Amino acid sequence: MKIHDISMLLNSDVAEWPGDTPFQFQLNWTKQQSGSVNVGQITTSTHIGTHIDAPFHFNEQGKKVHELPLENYIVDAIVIDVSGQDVISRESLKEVLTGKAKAVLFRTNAWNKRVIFPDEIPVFEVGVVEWMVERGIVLLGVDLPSVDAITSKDLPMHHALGTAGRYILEGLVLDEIKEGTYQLIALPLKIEGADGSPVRAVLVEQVHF
Ligand SMILES: N[C@@H](CC(=O)c1ccccc1NC=O)C(=O)O
Ligand SMILES: [Zn+2]
Ligand SMILES: [Zn+2]
Repeated sequence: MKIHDISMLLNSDVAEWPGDTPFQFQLNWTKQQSGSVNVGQITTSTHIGTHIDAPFHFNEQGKKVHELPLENYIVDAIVIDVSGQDVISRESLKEVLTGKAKAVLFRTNAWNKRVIFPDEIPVFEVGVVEWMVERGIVLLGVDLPSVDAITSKDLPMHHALGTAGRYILEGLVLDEIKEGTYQLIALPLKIEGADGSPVRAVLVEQVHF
């Protein structure tokens, strides 16, 4: 079994959404001070690094993190390379065979300097959500800080996905990942009432005998 770690490294260099709470980890008690143990503390936005959005992020009535069905986060996944495309449309995906994949991860390769928040990222046409629904795909993952344009306030992709009962995974690291099928595991923390959660995302490469 080969495990690909597709999670961003969390430290104080990771780029937060402009104006949002940065990630910070520090030791509050050191072993020397306490005579016994090191004890850390983290401060962070819920939308930091590799993370999921709960529907409550963009919809008052939407599910919160502790209510999310975990079946969506341990799934067969397909990685599709869309690097070089500024717009990812339903039309551009019509020939792709997704088989039994329940998650689709788009490798745009458009956010490589992860310590700098991007001004502009590739965008998805909302028709991609219909494409997912037709194929029974429940989760959309991206190697970008958002599934909508950075400057978007109305968040058409977030809402189209939410309305269709689909789930969102952002901030993946797919630099080294080849197109193909894998098992995705990306479980949110059980944070009561939350709008999002960092995840440790991995792709398990299926070994065939
Ligand atoms: N919707 C974005 C996050 C987002 O919009 C955001 C995150 C933190 C602080 C402010 C944000 N949006 C403000 O308009 C996301 O894709 O998760
Ligand atoms: Zn988010
Ligand atoms: Zn989002």
